[in-house]
Amino acid sequence: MAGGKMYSFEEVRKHNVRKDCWLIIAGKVYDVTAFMEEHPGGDEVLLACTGKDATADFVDIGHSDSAKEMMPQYCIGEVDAATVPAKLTYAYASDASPDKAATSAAGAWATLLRLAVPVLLLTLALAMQSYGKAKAE
Ligand code: HEM
Repeated sequence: MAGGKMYSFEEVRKHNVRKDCWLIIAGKVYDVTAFMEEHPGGDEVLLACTGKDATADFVDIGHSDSAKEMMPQYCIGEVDAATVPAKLTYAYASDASPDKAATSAAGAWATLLRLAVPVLLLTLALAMQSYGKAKAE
């Protein structure tokens, strides 16, 4: 919703009840009050996502394209990023990087091992084969 209204985090978080429920997803503000009863995931999860940046929760579910297409109709504006407390913000990069770096280092070793084991076994088999041949001659 280009040029939509700008809301502060404080304002958005006040709308945290079933009859008045706003969500923050990817910097946009959604008034999902009318959607509460229709949401296939239920109204409880939506309520639990108020008062914070719900981007991670929304993304983690793996919502379908048709779910994403429904979103614009509930969008009422944007949240002023400067007013969202840092620990409640979904930071793609900073959230992922430390763990990711560790896992990819471990992943590299695992790949190496997975490659090394069959190569070693093959070498062993070939060595045994040529040893057997040498013995027979
Ligand atoms: C404007 C916001 C949202 C819309 C339009 C929306 C829409 C939908 C739709 C259409 C589905 C059916 C499955 C699909 O098509 O992906 C769904 C499922 C679901 N949604 Fe949402 N959703 C929204 C926000 C959220 C949030 C913030 C959460 C928080 C965790 C959530 C949790 C779930 C869950 C748990 C399911 C059920 C998944 C399943 O049974 O496999 N949704 N949603």
